[in-house]
Amino acid sequence: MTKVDIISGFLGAGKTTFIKRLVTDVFQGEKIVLIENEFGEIGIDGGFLKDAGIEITEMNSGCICCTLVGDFSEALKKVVDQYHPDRIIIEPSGVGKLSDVAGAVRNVEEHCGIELNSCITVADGKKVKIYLKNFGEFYSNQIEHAATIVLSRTQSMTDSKLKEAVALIREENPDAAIITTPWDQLDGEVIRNAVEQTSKPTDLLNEACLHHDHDGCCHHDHEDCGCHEHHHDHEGHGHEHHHDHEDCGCHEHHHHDHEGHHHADDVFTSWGTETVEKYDRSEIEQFLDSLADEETYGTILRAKGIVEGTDGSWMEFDYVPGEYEIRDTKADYTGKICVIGTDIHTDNIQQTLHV
Ligand SMILES: Nc1nc2c(ncn2[C@@H]2O[C@H](COP(=O)(O)OP(=O)(O)OP(=O)(O)O)[C@@H](O)[C@H]2O)c(=O)[nH]1
Repeated sequence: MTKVDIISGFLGAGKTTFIKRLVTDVFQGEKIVLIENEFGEIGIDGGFLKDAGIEITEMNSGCICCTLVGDFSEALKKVVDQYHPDRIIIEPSGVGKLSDVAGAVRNVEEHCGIELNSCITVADGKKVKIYLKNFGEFYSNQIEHAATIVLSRTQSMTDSKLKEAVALIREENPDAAIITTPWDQLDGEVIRNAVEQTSKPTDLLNEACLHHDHDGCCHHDHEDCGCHEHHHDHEGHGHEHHHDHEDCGCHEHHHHDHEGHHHADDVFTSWGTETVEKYDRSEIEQFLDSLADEETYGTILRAKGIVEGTDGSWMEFDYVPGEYEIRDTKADYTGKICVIGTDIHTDNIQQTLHV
């Protein structure tokens, strides 16, 4: 039986970083396939994992929620038949709903010879508050439906900020195991226990990851959406927001512009390009420094890329609001840049980058 682990998390949360850790220190020796569903067309994350012998299947189908069910069961089945892996790690798009992904996996478990093993959400500890406030519709879903929540960047948070972030998460999800210790202080076994929930009683994982009828792969209806259990789970928890069918994300499948409910494609824009343009490191620094300028670029939530330097070396960069890093890397087959945000001014980005 192939185990399936879902590693969700908002844009730039640290999903890929955490997956690298899992592959290196927790699931070492296993045959692993990673299925990525990037929001936006350009896959940039592959290098390290490919080098580690991980098979990567990309599903660059844009928004996860509508295209997911059919494509996804196909992709899973193909992966199982082709590779017979011990484990499939699914990294949904940062704006995907975890309940949709978990539901889709549950629906094809028997059919595909797989078993949903864990539902994990990686969250940037520093941004829990702001993202809950600004993108709650997408963000809460990932928090609510996780059995394990892995906080990133806790090493650079004060105790009071960390407590605040944990309290906010607890309001959304009273049961999940929350990893607050910086990952580099944890050995693989501790991470495995938290991820696999072996220290937790009862079938928490099943509750969090949702049960579904196993009567088919591809149809998506209310029974499939995952809201059912959730509806019951949260009764009596005193949640302010009522969770009903209109909240679960399945509605969009039927009525795209239902009031108050947004399709990820309507809220977030992804711009990407392949380019042979060469850059000075300082130019990339300036660009990343300037991305916080909302007037010029809109609200940029994530940028990443791999580009050639003017000196022939290659650079990889990552931006999330408030921080960025530029790393030396090996040459890729061409340069690639991707920027994601809300109301983004792609013309200004293109002008700055000469593409
Ligand atoms: N300081 C610090 N940086 C982190 C941590 N986790 C991730 N990062 C950095 O955050 C950036 C984004 O990390 P990724 O692992 O690519 O995040 P992701 O969730 O896969 O991002 P998407 O590509 O948007 O899906 C990278 O520059 C990471 O090095 C952390 O715990 N501490």
